[in-house]
Amino acid sequence: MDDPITAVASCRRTNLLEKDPLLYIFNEMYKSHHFEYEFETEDKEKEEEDEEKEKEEYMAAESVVFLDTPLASPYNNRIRPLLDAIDELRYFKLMPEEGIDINHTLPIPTIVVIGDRSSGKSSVLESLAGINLPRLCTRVPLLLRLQSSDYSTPKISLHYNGKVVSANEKTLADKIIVATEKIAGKGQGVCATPVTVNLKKQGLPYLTMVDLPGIIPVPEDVYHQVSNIIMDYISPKETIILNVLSAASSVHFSTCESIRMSKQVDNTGTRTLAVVTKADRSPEGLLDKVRNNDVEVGLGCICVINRIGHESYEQARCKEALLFETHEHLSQIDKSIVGIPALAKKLVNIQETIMKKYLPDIVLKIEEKIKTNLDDLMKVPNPMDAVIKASTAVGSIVDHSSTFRKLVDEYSKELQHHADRSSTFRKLVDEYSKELQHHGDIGKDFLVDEINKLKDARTFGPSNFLSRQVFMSLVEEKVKTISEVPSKFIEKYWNYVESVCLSVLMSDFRDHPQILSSIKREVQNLVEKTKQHSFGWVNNIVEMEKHSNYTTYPEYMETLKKLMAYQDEFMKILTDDSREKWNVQIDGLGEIDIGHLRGLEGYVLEAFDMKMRLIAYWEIIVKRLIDYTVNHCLHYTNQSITSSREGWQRMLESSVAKHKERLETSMEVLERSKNVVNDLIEKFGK
Ligand SMILES: Nc1nc2c(ncn2[C@@H]2O[C@H](COP(=O)(O)OP(=O)(O)OP(=O)(O)O)[C@@H](O)[C@H]2O)c(=O)[nH]1
Repeated sequence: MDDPITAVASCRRTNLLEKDPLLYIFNEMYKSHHFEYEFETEDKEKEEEDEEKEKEEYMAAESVVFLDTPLASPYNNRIRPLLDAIDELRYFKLMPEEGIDINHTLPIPTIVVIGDRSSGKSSVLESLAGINLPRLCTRVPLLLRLQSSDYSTPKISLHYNGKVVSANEKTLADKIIVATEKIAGKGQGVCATPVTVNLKKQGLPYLTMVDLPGIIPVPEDVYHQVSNIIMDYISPKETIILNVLSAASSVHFSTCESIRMSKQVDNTGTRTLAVVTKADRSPEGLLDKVRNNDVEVGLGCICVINRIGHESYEQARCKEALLFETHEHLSQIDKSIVGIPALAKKLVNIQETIMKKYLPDIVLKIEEKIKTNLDDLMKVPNPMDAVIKASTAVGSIVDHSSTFRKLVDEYSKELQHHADRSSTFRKLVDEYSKELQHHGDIGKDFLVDEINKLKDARTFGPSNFLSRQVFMSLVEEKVKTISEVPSKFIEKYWNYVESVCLSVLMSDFRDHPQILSSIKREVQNLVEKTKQHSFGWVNNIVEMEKHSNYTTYPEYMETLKKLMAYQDEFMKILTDDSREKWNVQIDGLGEIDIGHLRGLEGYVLEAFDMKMRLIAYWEIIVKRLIDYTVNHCLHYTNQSITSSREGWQRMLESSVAKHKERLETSMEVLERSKNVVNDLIEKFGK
């Protein structure tokens, strides 16, 4: 009869293996005298030959890894539906966007393998993942990231020191050795820099398994380095700790260093599982150790026999099954705690328990989100009401201003008494008016500019014509000094209108940030457009004032007459040699020092006349600028309210509609997600 491998192969053919594999193998082995464990044979030569042949077949095989890995089957039955559901939730675009982050809400555990040096850690991982790992001692953390993908051929890559190296099943072990040497050197030194191996293949479980350097008591620095690495990896709460203990070791399980370490981070042992390896090497006494729970870790312990030498994974599993079934000592151990498949099942159960613990929390979060969405929906204001409110608020600026306009007519003194000084608009206009008037002050050297200009002009031509020119140039100079003032008022005014609109609209849509941002944008665009138009307009007005000197305002002549009435008094004081101080008091201009004009009498009379005309005319300019600018602003405010009202309404309606649609879709998604999670709870909660 064939050896166990051939037996398995032949059962596969006949489908008997599926029915009762152990019994079948057992019978076949019994018949063929291959019963003794370790497959001892008298014909050593034949054994060596067979081994060599197996090795060749093994190396020639297309795919020596990723057979149906022990973890894959229980994983696919239990965890895969959970992950599929999570994918579905991701597809619904639930999570971060909805304020529920599935990656944080549902952690996917990592399996970390720790234990003494050569206890069989890499072998356990190898057995679980069905992947060749180097048989040399592990000196850097090895992170195996298993991932399911659509590709039937595995994709393997190594990542370390910022490098990515691709590999295949046959070269992987060698490439891990090269990577380890590059990181930790060629000696026996260890290093915390990890090598990550990404493995993608159809049907693989989504899992990260970490192989860590083994613990050795000496040298002390290596012991400390390894301890630190182990503590770093086993501390996170989502980690499942596989504490690997060799049955062949003389050390008592409970005094093992790795047990002490895992107890430090997982006192109750809720995430620690002991794996006793090399059961084949020390079968005697193992039952007692396991039964007495020498290990005392919360999740108990599983005894395994790993692949050794050039055995294939299938061979190793058959051998393991056979020994635990038939060996006089090993067969005494409870079947639920022996073998790699039992370990895989247990790990999947642990993972499932951890993941399931979070499911009710997800449902709760989803329900909360549905409730806030519903509240939001109820609270979305009517766009029409909002627009009316905003228009009315802006309109009230216009209403306030009509009183002001009357007051402007009665001029600034009256303004002080009648204006409603609390209104922001009134304050703006008041400031504007004051600034313009301030530029009308007579300044320090009374009449000096006028005299200089007249002197210059005399040199060139007939006096009549030139005095008009001088007046025009004085007007232009004066207007230049205020050319920025109207633009500043315009800027402030439209900013004020913008803030009024926004504050009204914002208060209505405060709880709806998505709508708020589009409202803000729309209002800002509209105001900016109007503002630019206003700037153009007001600059034209300033230009016009610079180059014209015409007015029909009767106030001009009245003011001029009043001022000219001081001319005689002014001359009398100026020509009075007996004085020590030469000051003249003029109504509206205050007390003016004119001592500096003595000796310039030839130009003074004409300069006085020019100055008084300029002062009278400046009042008209100020009045006109205020009237123009304020009227312009009011007119444009009215116009923009009327013309933009419909636009605003449309904009708001579409924003509100979009917002409502978003909320409704999100609720639908949330309801569906909740059902998915509830289904899972119902299915797996049992
Ligand atoms: N007979 C037998 N040998 C085993 C078993 N498990 C592991 N071995 C052997 O023990 C030796 C060490 O195994 P590894 O898996 O490399 O041990 P490790 O704990 O990863 O070693 P370090 O990384 O050096 O700490 C290898 O020769 C394995 O073939 C087992 O269950 N039975």
